[in-house]
Amino acid sequence: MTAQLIDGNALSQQVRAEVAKRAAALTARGLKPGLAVVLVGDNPASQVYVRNKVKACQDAGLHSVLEKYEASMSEAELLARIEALNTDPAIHGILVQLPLPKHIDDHKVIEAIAPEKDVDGFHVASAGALMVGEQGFKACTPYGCMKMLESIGMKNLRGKHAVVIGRSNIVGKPMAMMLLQADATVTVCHSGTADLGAITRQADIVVAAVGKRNVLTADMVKPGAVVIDVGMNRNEEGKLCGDVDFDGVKEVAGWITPVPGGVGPMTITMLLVNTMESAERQLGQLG
Ligand SMILES: Nc1nc(=O)c2c([nH]1)NC[C@@H]1CN(c3ccc(C(=O)N[C@@H](CCC(=O)O)C(=O)O)cc3)C=[N+]21
Repeated sequence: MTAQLIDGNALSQQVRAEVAKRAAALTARGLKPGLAVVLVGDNPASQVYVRNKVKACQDAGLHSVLEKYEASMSEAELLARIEALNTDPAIHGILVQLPLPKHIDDHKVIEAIAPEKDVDGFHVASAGALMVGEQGFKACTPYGCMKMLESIGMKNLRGKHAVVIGRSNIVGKPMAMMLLQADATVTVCHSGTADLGAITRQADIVVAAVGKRNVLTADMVKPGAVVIDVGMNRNEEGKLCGDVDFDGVKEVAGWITPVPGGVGPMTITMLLVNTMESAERQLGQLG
């Protein structure tokens, strides 16, 4: 193995310790940061994720509320709950766990969240703010990837070529924007890209965010490149694995993130950071 590991669990611990300090300072000033997590239906994977998020909040000294509803909940009922959370002074962040049951329109629900509480960074106002460099909330997964780059001394990416594989609204597109904001030269590849390997071989940084195993193999990586794996897939044995052929790529790359223990824990960490930030902004407004 030539690549060094970017350890998402270790970095998360560091960042969460900072969040805990800031949360304690805010709490001492009478404002405990609060996150509401809304879960509709009984998707077993969602149950686990949501529990992890609530636990991470508690560990960092944030207030958290878990609202669980039956899969049969109507869209109107859900919208009414969001409206109530929008005006609840104890809540600074609202996360509606996706996917939602089919009879509920995801987009409509996300747009109902007050942008100043959109700690997932999914609202069009958050996406727009990122695009034009205004204050908003950054989507947690790409934000966590940026933190991982920063942790290995790659904060300013001037002169670097970053290649993002995937163009989803929640990872690929905001990832490209954040890399651009850090001064990287950015290429976005996707299912319509002709010769993916020819492009990724030019990259100093590759972010794989497709949701398919072995999208990136050793022959597609420039020696010494940084490889960030956003994928969350299961192999034949049901084991969690990413989009990157880890065993092959680790022999070529300079740095690599594992799955599990990479981007996943950082996603939750940045949710805490955003919730903190939201509470701090509110205090700033109160003076
Ligand atoms: N509104 C919304 N916001 C989300 O951020 C959101 C969502 N909906 N729906 C589902 C996905 C998925 N997601 C994960 C976060 C952390 C891990 C994570 O920490 N994974 C661990 C391992 C978990 C395991 O072992 O299963 C790891 O990679 O080490 C995984 C998945 C957030 N999501």
